[in-house]
Amino acid sequence: MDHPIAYDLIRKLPKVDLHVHLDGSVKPETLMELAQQRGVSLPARSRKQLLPHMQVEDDCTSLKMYLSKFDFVLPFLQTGEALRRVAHETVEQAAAHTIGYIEVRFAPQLHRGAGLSVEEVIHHVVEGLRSGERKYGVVARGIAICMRHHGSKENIEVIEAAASRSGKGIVAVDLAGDEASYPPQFFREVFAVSHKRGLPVTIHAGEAAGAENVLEAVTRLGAVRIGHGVRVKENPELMRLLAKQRIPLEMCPISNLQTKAVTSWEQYPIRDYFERGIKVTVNTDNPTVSGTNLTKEYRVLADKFGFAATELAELVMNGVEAAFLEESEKRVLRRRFRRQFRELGVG
Ligand SMILES: O=c1[nH]cnc2c1ncn2[C@@H]1O[C@H](CO)[C@@H](O)[C@H]1O
Ligand SMILES: [Zn+2]
Repeated sequence: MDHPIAYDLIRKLPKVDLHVHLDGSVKPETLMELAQQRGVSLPARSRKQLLPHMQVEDDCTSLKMYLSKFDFVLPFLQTGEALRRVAHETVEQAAAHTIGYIEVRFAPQLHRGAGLSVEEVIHHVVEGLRSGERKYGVVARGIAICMRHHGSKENIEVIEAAASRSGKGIVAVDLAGDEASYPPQFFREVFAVSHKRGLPVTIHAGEAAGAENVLEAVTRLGAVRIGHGVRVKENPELMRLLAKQRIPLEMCPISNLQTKAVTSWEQYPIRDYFERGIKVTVNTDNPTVSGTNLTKEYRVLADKFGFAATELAELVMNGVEAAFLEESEKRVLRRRFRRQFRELGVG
């Protein structure tokens, strides 16, 4: 293995985060303020005491257990003001790790508890992303999520609303939630609508269930990217298909270990995928819930999988190519990143 790469170099390396959930990125300090504004008392008075409520512990045994953490923060993300703030702060946190481009995903139907419409939720999140973009110089876009436990009607409503904001802050739609209980074939009708409306699709698959879900997502739901895809390794033919069709995987190493998509780093297939030519990208999933940031994720790849600095830069560029951006916007990003790599002596 090369000599270890300095943490500081990884932090300074320009990066992209294509898979980060809005409600998994709430700062504990912000939650305390949002609770205070609403006159609700929280079970903790300090950041340190609050974190265990918002973050998974080492004892997390499944995706289902991981997802239960979202119940704690969602009641506080029901107003336009709160949504704008957490969207803005998600961009702020990205900037702290030299992320030049971010796609923030959120499920509009989970933010309607105080009467906001799907369109209003989308509007406020996009406004928050835009203000973060202006302040921190991070290009930021939104992805609207359909939830697996919601009905077709609610999910189609999300897709229609996202489609009418396409190119105006929203770039794609996703499917998230409890994968083991709701396989992708339940959602053919829903994603036919995004196909009809010309909206790109990424699907969480191969995280809490097998490779067949990834195959279904790609061949029947029209997914052009896959969230996680950890269990693609079960099917060599599928690995070849993804490499050949250049379908990027949005991998989130620390989250993937926590949700038990794999039980140890030895089983984590990222090196193997990379060697096979699959377009692997590296992302955070949920900075707060997973206690992570993108520097930490890339450091895992250097430390546990021997990725050299030039290989990390290649993973970053996979992310740029996989971005749901116009070709002209990608070109700008590509040039800027290459220049920054050179200035850092990488590549
Ligand atoms: O890794 C994941 N797999 C599946 N669903 C997830 C993951 N992380 C978050 N969410 C789900 O997406 C919702 C909207 O952001 C969250 O509330 C959570 O339920
Ligand atoms: Zn996710």
